[in-house]
Amino acid sequence: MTTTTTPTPFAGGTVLGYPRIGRRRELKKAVEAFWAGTTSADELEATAAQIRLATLRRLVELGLDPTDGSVPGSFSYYDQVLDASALLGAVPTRFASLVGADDAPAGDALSLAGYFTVARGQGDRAPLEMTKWFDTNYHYLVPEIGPDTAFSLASDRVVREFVEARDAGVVTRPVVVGPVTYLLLAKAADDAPAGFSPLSRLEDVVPVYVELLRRLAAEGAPWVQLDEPILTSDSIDVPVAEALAAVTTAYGALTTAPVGAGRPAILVATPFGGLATQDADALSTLAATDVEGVALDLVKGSLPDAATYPGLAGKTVVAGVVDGHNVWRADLAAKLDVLDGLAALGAGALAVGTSTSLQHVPHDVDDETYAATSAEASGTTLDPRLREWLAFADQKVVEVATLARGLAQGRAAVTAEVDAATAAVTSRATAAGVVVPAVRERAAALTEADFTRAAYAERAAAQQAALDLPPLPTTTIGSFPQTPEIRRARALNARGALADADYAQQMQDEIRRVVALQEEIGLDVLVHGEPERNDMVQYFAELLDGFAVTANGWVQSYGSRCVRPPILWGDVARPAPMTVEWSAFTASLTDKPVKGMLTGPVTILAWSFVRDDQPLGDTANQVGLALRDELADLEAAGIGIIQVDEPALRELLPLRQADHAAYLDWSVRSFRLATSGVRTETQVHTHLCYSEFGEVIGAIDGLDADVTSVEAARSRMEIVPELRDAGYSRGIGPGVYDIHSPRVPSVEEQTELLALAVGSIDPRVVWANPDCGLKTRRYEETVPSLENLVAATRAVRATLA
Ligand SMILES: Nc1nc2c(c(=O)[nH]1)N[C@@H](CNc1ccc(C(=O)N[C@@H](CCC(=O)N[C@@H](CCC(=O)N[C@@H](CCC(=O)O)C(=O)O)C(=O)O)C(=O)O)cc1)CN2
Ligand code: MET
Ligand SMILES: [Zn+2]
Repeated sequence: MTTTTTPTPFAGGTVLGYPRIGRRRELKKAVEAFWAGTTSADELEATAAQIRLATLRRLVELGLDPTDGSVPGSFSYYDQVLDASALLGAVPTRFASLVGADDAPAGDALSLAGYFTVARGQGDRAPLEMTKWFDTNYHYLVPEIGPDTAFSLASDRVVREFVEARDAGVVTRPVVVGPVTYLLLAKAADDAPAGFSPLSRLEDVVPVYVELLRRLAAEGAPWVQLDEPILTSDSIDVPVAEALAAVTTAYGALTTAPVGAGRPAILVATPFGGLATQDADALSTLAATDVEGVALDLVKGSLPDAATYPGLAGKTVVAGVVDGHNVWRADLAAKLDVLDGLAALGAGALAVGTSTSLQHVPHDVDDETYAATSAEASGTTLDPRLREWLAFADQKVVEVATLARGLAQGRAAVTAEVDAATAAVTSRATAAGVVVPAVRERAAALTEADFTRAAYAERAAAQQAALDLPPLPTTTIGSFPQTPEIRRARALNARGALADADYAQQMQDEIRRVVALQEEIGLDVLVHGEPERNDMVQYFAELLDGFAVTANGWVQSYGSRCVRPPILWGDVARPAPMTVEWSAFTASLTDKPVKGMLTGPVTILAWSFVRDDQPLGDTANQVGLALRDELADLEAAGIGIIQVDEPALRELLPLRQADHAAYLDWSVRSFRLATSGVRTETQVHTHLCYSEFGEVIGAIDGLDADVTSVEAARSRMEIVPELRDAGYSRGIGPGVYDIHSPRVPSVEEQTELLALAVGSIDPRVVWANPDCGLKTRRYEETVPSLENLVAATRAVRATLA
């Protein structure tokens, strides 16, 4: 046993990670400037170092101990899973020429430019696939591991950043994705034999971690944090027992060296859920290893009643009681109760922490502006009550430090803070707008008929008669490129430097261009291009009652891309139509059918910070009712096709299979509530992306949309036969153009994909469209890609005739 040498564990509290994009998105801007070629790698490194140092200073100022590894070292230029791939040298063979670059920093096999190329692709070299990180709106880059992937310590960035912080006076706790999670999130490399499991490479990966730990210890790191969130999920590629066996093997090897000279103490963090279920108990497995600490998510997860874990004697348990994934101020009294209850665990030491990294919340509520009274709140000038109700990353650090003081010195030491938190929680529970009787009454009066449309056959006939579309109709998913001009106009308008009428005029001009372009290209169903939307969720949140939106509450979504998740704090209602004028204007410009464009209730919830005082399903139905009214108004304005996007349907799928059925029930119902009020001849579309859909195929069918467009290009249409086999028989638009990469897919490529789709399901139900919206693309890529899509469609149509 090595536990006798455990260092003093985080007595002042700790957090599992901190936002790294910068308080004003400094990292995003620096990275994008580097990509654009306007700054050098050295300049980017210097900006990043400044951001890291500012973070260290801030965390210490907020109360974390600078001497004992309480401050996490959780920086990343792009993604922490990509960082692990760089660390392990696990770069796919198509990028082999980037390895060992002359311009790579000492200690790295990849240059910064090379690292970004793996993330973003180049020419015909596709980037790593991107997918959702557990149940968050953060996306990571999927490692590709094969039998021959050569692992070595290919980057010592983690060590360099530890030294940099140490030299600045802060002893950090480096944070690295753990080996079991890394391999279980990986996919088999393209050239791997069928049935190959990346987890089979565990024994080759672990020695690299051993070497990293040795290097960190040599620099004096007291702790390292290895993130193993996969232990909270049972939706994984191998039986849970196999994952747990891998934990035993990996952490057995990682704890062989003595703490101190051989390695830092190891904290295994398990965010996003509980570890104990009926059939498996990952906490028992972890407790049986020789790691020195375990960080538990006590917000999403709970512990089995009065369970004791003898293996935890001598270990530190970091009790993740402060929510790292939502923005409500903590009820400190209730959190202290949870901490009291943890005595039964039998841990050697108890420390206070966050449930997850704080990378999922914005920096600071004090970066927002507040109106003097609730009535004066508008736009991003927030209702002053929110200042009291909310806690962003910096407030959460203070909550952690306060709870740690209460734990160490007794509740009396933090009475004032606890009382203030209790007052805030009480004020929120009873505040005007949190419960709106009219909203409640409408939801209570719903009947099954409100969730049901006419039979599909009847709808399909009525829609074909009304729309008269050709076979394999072509369309796009909604957004066209968000140009710098559009964003500048919106920024000026928000600052009051561009009048509302001039802004609207500029957006209308953009819509005119987008319509003309689509007609020129020859698309069948047109869109307005969404120029007026800053974001597909924030736009609606700004127009609905019950939501607040921030000015600076940025959260990284992937790479340099950020979002400002709205805050859903009260009952939701729609004071006025939200999209009708834009869609009606668009329809007036063309004889082609125009598709109205809305975001669905599940996605609006998934990409907002939602109230935690009622079941999500109830909140979803309130949003569903608001959207139902919008669909009715669009229909009344002559819009015959309406798309209701649900890209986040898969994202909120619970990590534990036992919870799937209940989730799929309320999520599907809220969509149906939104879409079932329209006439038989109105065609309802939906769109899903960024996911493996396997586990939600039944739900896709359950949505009962007339047409579903799905991301499919990278997976080469594999979802089409899956849907067919699941009995899905309505319209399907599998993406034939991967919009995540700047590559222009050729006519041949898109023809081949479309032919694949047509070959595996009734051609009469197939649509041709890109994988997702075009907002992150530039016109230089968009125009030829869509031209090729139309040409490909014509070629495949000819084979059908
Ligand atoms: N919420 C959400 N989640 C999602 C998606 C999504 O579309 N929305 N898509 C998936 C992938 N995630 C994505 C997340 C963000 C972006 C994205 O493009 N984000 C933009 C910001 C979008 C935005 O809020 N735009 C605002 C603000 C733009 C801005 O930065 N303005 C400048 C000023 C510009 C100027 O003066 O020139 C500034 O504020 O500094 C607007 O258009 O109004 C970015 O990071 O660049 C894309 C995909 C999954 N999750
Ligand atoms: C992330 S799904 C995006 C759908 C949206 N209608 C768009 O085209 O941008
Ligand atoms: Zn999409």
